[in-house]
Amino acid sequence: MLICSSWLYLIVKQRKLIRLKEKFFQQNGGFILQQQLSRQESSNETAKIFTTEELKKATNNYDDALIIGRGGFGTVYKGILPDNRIVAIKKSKIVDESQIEQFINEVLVLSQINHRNVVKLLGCCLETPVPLLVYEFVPNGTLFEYIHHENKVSIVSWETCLRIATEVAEALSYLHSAASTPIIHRDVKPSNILLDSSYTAKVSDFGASRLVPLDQTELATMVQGTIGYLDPEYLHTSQLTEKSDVYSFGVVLVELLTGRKALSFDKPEVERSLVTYFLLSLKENRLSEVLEKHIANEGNAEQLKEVANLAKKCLRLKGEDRPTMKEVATELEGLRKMEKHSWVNVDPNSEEIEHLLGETSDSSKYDVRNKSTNAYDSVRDHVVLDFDDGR
Ligand SMILES: Nc1ncnc2c1ncn2[C@@H]1O[C@H](COP(=O)(O)OP(=O)(O)OP(=O)(O)O)[C@@H](O)[C@H]1O
Repeated sequence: MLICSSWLYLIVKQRKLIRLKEKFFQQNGGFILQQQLSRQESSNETAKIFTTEELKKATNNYDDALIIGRGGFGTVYKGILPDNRIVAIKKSKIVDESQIEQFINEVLVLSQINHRNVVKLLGCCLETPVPLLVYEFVPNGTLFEYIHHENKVSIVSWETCLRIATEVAEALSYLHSAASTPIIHRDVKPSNILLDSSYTAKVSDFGASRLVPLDQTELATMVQGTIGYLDPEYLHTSQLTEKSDVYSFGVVLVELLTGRKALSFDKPEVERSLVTYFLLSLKENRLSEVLEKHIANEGNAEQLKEVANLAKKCLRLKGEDRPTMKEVATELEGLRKMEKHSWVNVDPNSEEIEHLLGETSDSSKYDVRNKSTNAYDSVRDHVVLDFDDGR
């Protein structure tokens, strides 16, 4: 009897889920997918509805050997389509309503985005209880793996880190203001930033993201995100604005600068929360002590100081005091240009130095005499921090 009733429960639940999925797609997804398909007819875009058979074949019946990632909600497989395109296929591990909503949300959000720094959704399969999502395959892992890789010194330079940060900022700025309906990502963190073969950033994982109606600046939602990256203001008020993404991006910047994780439970109490530790270090003019060593060695001291200052602005407690992602992207772009003039790498006798000195009224900022074999020491000795109290 007990077995019968639990079977009955499962069948009823399964039916309910299928109805929910149908309802969602009738209301939203069907329209969007129709739009995608008509777009496909008029251009070469590849949005498509896949059959279960096609995806089974592509993944060799979901062969464990083809698993490329596991997230909170499912498993991601590498697959090969009949036209030899390599794709990533996201499959949910358990089925419940919130997951279906998350998957469908991801389809709805991603199908409205076309940006070089946002992962492309190629299509989905609607025959299964939880839709399977098919993305472009991004081959170089996640930013998290690079920041926290033992041998990363030889893999990603500070220049690349700064480019990646700028690309992510541009993608978020696009989502907040340029996409037809503003989108808040809600889970910005290094493990959701994929890197392609040339280490170009692709923001991914839109399961938690929210479309914001154009006439609204904030949304009341159930708080969602990742601890360590979560905007404290959003946590207290449940009011979601695009400034929550700015806060999370600030944490990513600090992670890039310091090479430390957002939360480190193996560290002494004072260092456990990266944000708290970083802000305290800035307050005490100890930036050089928290900078990741190879970044301090490679980077231009003035530029590192500016990036740290920008991160601090992103981490301000009040969302309204934080810069917009557009402002962040513009500032990072400017700072990248500055890096080309790094005093660490230039010949002290070159014309470039004179040009640099001419660019600033305070020539001590570019103190070429202090060019050291160990630039880390130079950074430690010569960076005088001037951080605002805007937190
Ligand atoms: N398009 C892709 N190309 C290559 N690898 C990918 C792709 N999408 C996801 N992955 C891999 O799969 C992992 C899990 O993906 P994702 O974060 O989207 O899943 P999730 O279940 O939504 O995770 P989360 O727990 O962060 O919500 C990623 O960290 C990455 O390693």
